[in-house]
Amino acid sequence: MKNAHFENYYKTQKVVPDEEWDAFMERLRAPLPTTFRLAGFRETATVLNDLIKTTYISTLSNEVDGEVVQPPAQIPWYPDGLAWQFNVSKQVLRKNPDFKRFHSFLVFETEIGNISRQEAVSMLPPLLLDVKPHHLVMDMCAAPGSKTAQLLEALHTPPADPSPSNPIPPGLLLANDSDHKRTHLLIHQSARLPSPSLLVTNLDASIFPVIRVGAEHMGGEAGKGTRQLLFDRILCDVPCSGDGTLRKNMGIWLKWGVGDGNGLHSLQLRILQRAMRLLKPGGRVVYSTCSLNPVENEAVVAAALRSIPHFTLAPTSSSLPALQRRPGLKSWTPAFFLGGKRELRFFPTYEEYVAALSEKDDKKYTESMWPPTDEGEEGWALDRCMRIYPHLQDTGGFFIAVLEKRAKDDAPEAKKRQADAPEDCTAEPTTKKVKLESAGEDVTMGDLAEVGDAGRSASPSANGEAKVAPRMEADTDKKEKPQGKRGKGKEREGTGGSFKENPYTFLPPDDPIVKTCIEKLHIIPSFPDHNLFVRNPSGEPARSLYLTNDIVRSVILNNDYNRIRLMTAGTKLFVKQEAAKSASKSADEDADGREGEGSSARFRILSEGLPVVYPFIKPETVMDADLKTLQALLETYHPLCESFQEPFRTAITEKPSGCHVLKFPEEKNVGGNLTHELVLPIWKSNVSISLMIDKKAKSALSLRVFGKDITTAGRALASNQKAKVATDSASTVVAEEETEHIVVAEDDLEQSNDNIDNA
Ligand SMILES: C[S@@+](CC[C@H](N)C(=O)[O-])C[C@H]1O[C@@H](n2cnc3c(N)ncnc32)[C@H](O)[C@@H]1O
Repeated sequence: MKNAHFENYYKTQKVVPDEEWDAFMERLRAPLPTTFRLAGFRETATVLNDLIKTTYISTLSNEVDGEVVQPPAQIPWYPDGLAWQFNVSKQVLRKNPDFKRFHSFLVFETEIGNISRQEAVSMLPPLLLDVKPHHLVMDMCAAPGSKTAQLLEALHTPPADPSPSNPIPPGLLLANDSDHKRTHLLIHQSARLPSPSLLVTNLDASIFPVIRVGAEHMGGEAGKGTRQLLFDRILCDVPCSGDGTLRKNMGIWLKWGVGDGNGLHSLQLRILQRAMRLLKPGGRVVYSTCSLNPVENEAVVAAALRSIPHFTLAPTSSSLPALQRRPGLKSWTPAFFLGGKRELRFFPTYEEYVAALSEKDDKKYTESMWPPTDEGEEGWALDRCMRIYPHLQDTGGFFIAVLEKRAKDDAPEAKKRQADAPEDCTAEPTTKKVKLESAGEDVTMGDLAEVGDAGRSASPSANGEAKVAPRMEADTDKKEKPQGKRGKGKEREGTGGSFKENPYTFLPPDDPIVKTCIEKLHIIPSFPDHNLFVRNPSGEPARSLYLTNDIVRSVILNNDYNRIRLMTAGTKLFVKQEAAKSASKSADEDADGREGEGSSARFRILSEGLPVVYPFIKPETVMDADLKTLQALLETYHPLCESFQEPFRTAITEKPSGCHVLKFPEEKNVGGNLTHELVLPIWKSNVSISLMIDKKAKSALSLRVFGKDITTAGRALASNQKAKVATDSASTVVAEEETEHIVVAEDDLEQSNDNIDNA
């Protein structure tokens, strides 16, 4: 864990005071503690957090086999104590039954998305973005999506806690990443919180195209054409050299070179500049990296502020008071290897760098990498940025800047600059690189132009709403070629992989399938059925129905989904339940195939979508159930209706076959403890019912409520293990392996979470 260039470079930059250098380096060499946060809808997060405190932490001791162990602790700066840190060795997890139990709880809940293992510092940018349910939000470099998940949670959390989560917030979150494969990770990750407000695109953020929405979504009048979608909040968690993650990604010690950060500066700046142009007046951009390098951090922020008017750096010193941080650097010295020499050369000024270039050297670096030479505007002071160092609070290294765009009539000092630079926020970026110097800035902001359809090829109707009946398809007749490199077989610049997604087709509310769903699933009239869509070229509700909110619908209807490389939108809500036999298979791992009944195809509520649709289900049709019923549903795949106790037995027997929703109140009984109200979907066939949640969710629920895995799969696993122990004379070795299984499961998780944490 040594790298002479790294030490030389950062010592010269004076990232930390000399007297802290040794502590800084020492901590960089220490392993990173495990950190996680409670994810998903606020209600579930709070319940699980209480469970961690009352059921688990209270049982964990401070000493295991003579080893002092620090029990998990809440991260002091994370709101509502919903994030935790712990530093326990694998030996302790193996040896101590209480830690083992806590560990398997974490593993199960992580698998089903209620817990997100995420680096502590990576949780910061979404907090500083301060997202509200009505905000139009963009996550420019979003994959694999740990911050996207936090932004979604914020979008669904009403400002006045403890009001219930908003299942269909009016705002929007557009999560984008240029890496095609990684957008799939992003989709998987964000599906854990079903959101009708989500869009995922696969575009190069530095040339992110103009997206249009109905004028009413941008402060105009409904029916008055479309306007450019501008955002209230934008997260730029840009690609970076990642040397702040040294504690986790030890390979960086070997590979670190100054070229990594230098080479990324220009892309980082172009991404931030594009974000600034896509922001509404009064809006906020958070720029973040997991790098310690000022060339990737302060230099990018300074150059962006100089190139685009109306922005200031928001002071961050008073936010999250329990967070230990340092101010941004005001001076630094870029360094390079010139002429292939292995000696790192520092250049205090751009001019000195240019003078040192030989004829053979490319002048590939821009002046924007050096600290600004003038004072700049008030409000550009780089010490308003935030630097996090490992030795301050036992975390990774991180950098954050919060840029705010002045509200329209709040920018007297920027008036002259504004006059100098006529603005057109509707301008499409070109695929050419945007010039980095302020004089070269070509796109600025201004009034939101109201644009009728005449000049817009991507608007299906005069009022911004599709007029297609009976099925409304988003603008497929007016496909534009994707921007960037054009031509047959060529992929879009900056995006990997081809784009072969299915179209988005809205269903009219009088569609027979929609009408049947609404009726059979007992949904009230205020449900926004006009926002249901399917994803196939014919527009048939063949398998799944998805739900958006109004603004996401407007994006889909007013833009060619191919041009904006729209990978997914909204959330899947209803799925077709084919014949009972295959249906039960899809819901669980049914092997007995007992049911040939109820064969007609119908739709059911997807369990993941239930939080969204539940507020729209007629309350009188929701069935009351108790812990005994839950126990039976977890223990058996298809318990017979007659096997239940009264009054549930009669109630379920009288119900027609199909999808029903059960409500379980708080209860302590039959060896279980349900600490919060729970709603779950079931499918009733003629004589039996099945719980329509997947195997992992069943096991996690079982562990949470009954303290052990009572599901069929869980019992099978336990009995296999028992048999193994019985036949193995070296039973201690087996026990070790069993624990290994959990540890291995966590290693897998760590692997996928490492992908998820950062790049
Ligand atoms: C630091 S990671 C983002 C991590 C993510 N925000 C999270 O919290 O999970 C940077 C991401 O930027 C993406 N990326 C790289 N160049 C890009 C570009 N030009 N436009 C958009 N995304 C880009 C990478 O694919 C990578 O997923």
